[in-house]
Amino acid sequence: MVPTTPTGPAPRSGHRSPLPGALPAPTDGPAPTNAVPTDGPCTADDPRSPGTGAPETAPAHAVRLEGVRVVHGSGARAVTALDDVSIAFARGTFTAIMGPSGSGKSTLLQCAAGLDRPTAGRIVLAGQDIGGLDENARTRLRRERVGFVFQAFNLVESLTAAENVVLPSRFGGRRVDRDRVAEALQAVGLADRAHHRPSQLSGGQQQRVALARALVSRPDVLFADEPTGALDTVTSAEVLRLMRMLVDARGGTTLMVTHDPVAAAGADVVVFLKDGRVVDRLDLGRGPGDGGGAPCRSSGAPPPRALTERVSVIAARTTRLES
Ligand SMILES: Nc1ncnc2c1ncn2[C@@H]1O[C@H](COP(=O)(O)OP(=O)(O)OP(=O)(O)O)[C@@H](O)[C@H]1O
Repeated sequence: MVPTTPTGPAPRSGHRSPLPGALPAPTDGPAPTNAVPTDGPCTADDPRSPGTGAPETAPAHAVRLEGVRVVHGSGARAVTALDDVSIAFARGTFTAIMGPSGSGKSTLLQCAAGLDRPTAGRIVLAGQDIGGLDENARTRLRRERVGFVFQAFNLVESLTAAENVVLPSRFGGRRVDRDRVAEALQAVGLADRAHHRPSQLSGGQQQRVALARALVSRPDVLFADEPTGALDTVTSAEVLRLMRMLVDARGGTTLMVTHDPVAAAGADVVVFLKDGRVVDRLDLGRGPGDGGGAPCRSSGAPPPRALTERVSVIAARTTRLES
């Protein structure tokens, strides 16, 4: 499920730091701290998870789903894509969502982002219960608080990179801040490609334009659905490193659907879905600004720190789910 037009966020008040221009060297990911090994996935029933009682005025979680159910179609053709999913995503963390094909990953992302309405349940995004919002209010919330990156870059071929970056702002009827567009392109390493059209850019460069477009308005939450699915290994690593760095620099929150254990290894948390349910969760380390409860893990071992170790742990969980 990939939108064909970007739904970009609006400029926010200037309380966030600007997008950084310098690109640090790749690392093995965040160092875990305060890991408290426990068993089983975090759900709303889990006292460590905020299914109950988090104050809406200062939410510890950027996104929260409570008892979310999504059924596509009806009668004999009904498909349950999400089956009573309760999960929260702490502010300032990077979560990878994994699971077999058809397990409900994209549906979860679309609902969490307010692009789809669930059949039942409650979704709180950036402190707002989006179930109570009409379509205009939901669109405004998405434009102001949310950024999107998809496998398909969804760039407009006839526009330059800079014009693509400002497009969501134009859709929202907002004044375009050229300095911020230049800053966003610089942050993704494309300052010298601002006037190139998508056909003049490589796949990785096009996805970096899409990333600049998603982040130019400094959203609270970045939703990414297979953002590296169309890229080669080296280019994927670069895009993931940028995503991680740009979101971390602003204390933002990222939810990323991926099939790739290497891509997931850069996350703070990996959530595993199967048959529309959250069946496992792996805490790899805490992200900045995680004000939620203690991390929960589904094994008693300390979180793996080295990238290769993280990849093999994630790959093993994925294989187990698919068997
Ligand atoms: N519009 C729709 N109408 C009917 N069924 C749908 C629709 N969208 C999704 N589904 C079904 O819902 C289930 C979950 O789909 P979803 O796209 O969320 O899975 P996914 O885990 O993202 O899969 P993949 O990894 O293959 O992209 C699947 O069985 C899918 O066939």
